[in-house]
Amino acid sequence: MHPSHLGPAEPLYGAAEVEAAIQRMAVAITRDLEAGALHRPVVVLCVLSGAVVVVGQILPHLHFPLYLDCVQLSRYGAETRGGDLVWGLQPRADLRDATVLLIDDILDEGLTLLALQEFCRDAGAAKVCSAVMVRKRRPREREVEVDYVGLEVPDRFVFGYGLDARGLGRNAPGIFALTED
Ligand SMILES: O=P(O)(O)OC[C@H]1O[C@H](OP(=O)(O)OP(=O)(O)O)[C@H](O)[C@@H]1O
Ligand code: HPA
Repeated sequence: MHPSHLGPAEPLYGAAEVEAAIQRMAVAITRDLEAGALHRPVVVLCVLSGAVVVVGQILPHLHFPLYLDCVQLSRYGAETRGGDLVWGLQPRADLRDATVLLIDDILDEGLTLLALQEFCRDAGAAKVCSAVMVRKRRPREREVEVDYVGLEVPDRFVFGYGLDARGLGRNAPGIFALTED
């Protein structure tokens, strides 16, 4: 399906490629976290709203005890340029001494993930791991540590698989780049 209501867009990855990348991340995450999770379940934090699709897909492939919680932090809204970070939901889970796995749809400038990693450490997490479905190939002012990356995308505004362009396109069954933003 070409999401023509969003204007001209170029397909970057089809559904099968995205799902295979999510599956590969699940295997690596399970390998790294399953032993520790037998002592204490991992807290998986879904970064709303964009990560709902990747989290929904990855969860059945994570083979260890976990709690699922959500956090909401946004800085794009209806724009294709990031602004100030705006907090929505804070997680309800107790992060003290926990292993936390942050899952987001995209690493772009990296400010969202940096803020969330700091939030988890301030809340007393023992270990903070981060997974993103896609990482944008671009320079960043601050280095961001990310443990698991599904796919790389060019430095263009992308949508699909949870990623939105001005609020639309989260349901597109693949990853597309806007031709003009
Ligand atoms: O690396 P950054 O430049 O900080 O951008 C990445 C963040 O931007 C998007 O969220 P957005 O603010 O659009 O909220 P949404 O998830 O509700 O779409 C995306 O879901 C990431 O959380
Ligand atoms: O390219 C993007 N697409 C959708 N959401 C985003 N949030 C940061 N960058 C992007």
